[in-house]
Order: sequence, then C-alpha cells, then structure tokens
Amino acid sequence: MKQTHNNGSIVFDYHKLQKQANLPTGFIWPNLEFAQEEHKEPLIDLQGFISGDERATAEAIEHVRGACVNHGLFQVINHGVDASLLKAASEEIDSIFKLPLERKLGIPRKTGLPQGYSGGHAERFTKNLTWNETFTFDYYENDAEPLVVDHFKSVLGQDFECSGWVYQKYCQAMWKLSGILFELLAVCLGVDRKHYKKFFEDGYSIMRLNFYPPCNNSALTLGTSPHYDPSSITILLQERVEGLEVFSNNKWQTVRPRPDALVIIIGDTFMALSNGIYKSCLHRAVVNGERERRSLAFFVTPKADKVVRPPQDLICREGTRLYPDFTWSQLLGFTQKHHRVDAATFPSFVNWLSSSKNL
Ligand SMILES: C=C1C[C@]23C[C@H]1CC[C@H]2[C@]1(C)CCC[C@@](C)(C(=O)O)[C@H]1[C@@H]3C(=O)O
Ligand SMILES: O=C(O)CCC(=O)C(=O)O
Ligand SMILES: [Fe+2]
Repeated sequence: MKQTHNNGSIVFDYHKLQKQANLPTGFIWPNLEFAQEEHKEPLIDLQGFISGDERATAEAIEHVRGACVNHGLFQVINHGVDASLLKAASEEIDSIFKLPLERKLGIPRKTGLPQGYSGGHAERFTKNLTWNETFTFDYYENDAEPLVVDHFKSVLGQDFECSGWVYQKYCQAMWKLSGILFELLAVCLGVDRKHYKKFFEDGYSIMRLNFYPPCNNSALTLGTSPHYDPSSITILLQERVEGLEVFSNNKWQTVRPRPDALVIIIGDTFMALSNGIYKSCLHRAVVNGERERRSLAFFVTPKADKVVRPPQDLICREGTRLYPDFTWSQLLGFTQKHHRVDAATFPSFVNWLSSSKNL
C-alpha cells in the first residue's frame, strides 16, 4: 500500500495513524483553543414561513435577520425534508468511507477541482492537514437524468447504484429547501421575494460527505480547518456527534447537533449578494478521541459564469457597493489554484481580482 502521494505527503491511513503514538507533524495545528460553551443560534421553525402564516413569518424574519447580520448561522426545523431521508443519507456515508483505502485512492480526481475523494487533503497540502475523509460531487437539478446516480455508478461502480439514489433524493430535497431559504433571505433583506431564488435557478451545488474518524491526538488537530464557505449558503446536516464550531464574540463556540434540524451557513457569495449586510460565517470542525462523526454539506453555488452582484434596489438603498462583480468560476478557481480556503479567502480574492491580469 502506497504510504505517500506523488507530492511526497503522506497517505491518510487513519487505521495505521491511530496506532502511532505521535501524530505526523503535517496534522498538527499550533495553539488550538477549543470551544468551552455552546453558540446560541436561533432555531427557526420553517413550517410557518412555508405555509404563509404571518405571525410565524414575522418571527422567522426577525431571528434570521439577527443571526445573519451577526455571525451568519442559524438552524431550521420543520424544513420539509423527510427525517428518514436525513437518516439514510447520514448512514449511507459509511458505504463509501468503509471501502478499502486502495479503492478510495483510486476514485478519479481532477486537480484544481474539489470533486472526488480526499483523505486529510494530504494529496493537496503538506501542512495543516485535517483528520477527515471527504467525498465530493456536483448536483445539477435535472428532471430528465438522475445525474448523481450516474456519477456514483461511474466513479464508484455499478454496486453503488442504491447509494447514488439516496444522494440523488437527498440533493433534490436540499435543492428544494435552498429555494425556500433564498425566499426567506430575500424577505429578510427587503428585496423581491423571488430575486435570489431566480438568481440560483440555473445554478448548481457542490455536495460534500465528511467522515471524521476518532483521533487519539484530537487536541492537536482539526477535522475541518477554520474557514468561510466561499459558496452562497450551505445546508449542513450534522448527526448526533458534535464537532461543528462557529467563531463568534471572539471565541469558538459549539453548534449543538439537534435531531432533525439542519444548520444553515451564510457563505462569501451570499455575503456579496447581500452587499455585505449578511456576514459570511467563520466555522470549523473538531474531532474527538472516541466517536466517529459524519456531516453532509450542500454548498449552493451560482451558474459558473453568472456575474455575482447585489440586487439594484439594495445597492441604491445602501448607496455603495462593498464588493466588485465576480463569477463563481473565478472564486472557485482562486480557491483551488491560488489560495486554500481559510479565514482570509474572500479579501484575498477581491485583491487578486483587482490586479489587472485577473480582470
Ligand atoms: C468551493 C469549495 C472549496 C471547499 C469545498 C467547497 C466549499 C467549501 C470549501 C472547503 C470545505 C472549506 C474548508 C477548506 C477546504 C479545503 C476543505 O476542508 O475541504 C474547502 C474545500 C476545497 O477547497 O476543496
Ligand atoms: O463537518 C462539519 O460540521 C463542518 C464541515 C464544513 O464546514 C464544510 O465541509 O465546509
Ligand atoms: Fe464549511
């Protein structure tokens, strides 16, 4: 079994690594401080907004607006996604990550794109590696073809048809929910209710499955690095094992897993679409010494070449533009070729964009 990638970095074989007394230095993150308290994000019951109940809508608007102007994270329940589908999607993760390491390393991966399998990102980076495995694929809403099923069969094999259907149904449900959330966010911002839903109609999503094995040295490493999601909004399903942390009021705070709830995270692209009124959320994932953790992140992104700019009435109301026009294709390319997504991605991207060669 190969122990190193072509770039000389180690292969993330956590069964072997767990048996070693010391963590390879590439996985060690200096000066880590762990959350000592829970974040108090709003828990929004979406049923009232979906059914048009005026009082429930007013309450949802107040809480979502407060969350988004401060730290860009809230949780939703009664979102319309079947609890059995959430359970199936969370459990199906093991069908991929319990494959033999050779099979996982053989999953095709195009450099410069997030899609495919990764162990600790050790094939891309040599330091600040993370104690996780990820499997990432695209979702395009398409009534004719079950594209996720086709993708699973082509990259994982014919015996992954059933797994493909679980994530085909899951992504369809997430896409539908994203439309509801864009309407809610538009109403909160006082723009036309359909504005953002229409903007993303021809968009797509990056679907990521995260698997975090237990780690004997969990105090020295991270499951996912501190970052802002560059996408617009992320619908995150974290199962019962806590690990998601948000940076708020100058400290890391735990986002408590809530059964049947989904975590909604504002990303850089939606921050730009709100002309900076809504804040992109700084978050990360920690690991523990005893239990496996799984999470599913559905990153909603615009059509690659669509110009990202806030609605005109928001600009007029605000008077100034906070960020320049850009496309998702430019931002994605920047994160894959020039700047690992972290806590400084978007300001670095805006600077990079403004240098003439990148206009
Ligand atoms: C556009 C993307 C890059 C990442 C996947 C999507 C949305 C989130 C990004 C990421 C998960 C943020 C943390 C760092 C990262 C490198 C990771 O841990 O996977 C990011 C993804 C990536 O660059 O592949
Ligand atoms: O696993 C988690 O809870 C967070 C993962 C995350 O932030 C991401 O995949 O972008
Ligand atoms: Fe994230």
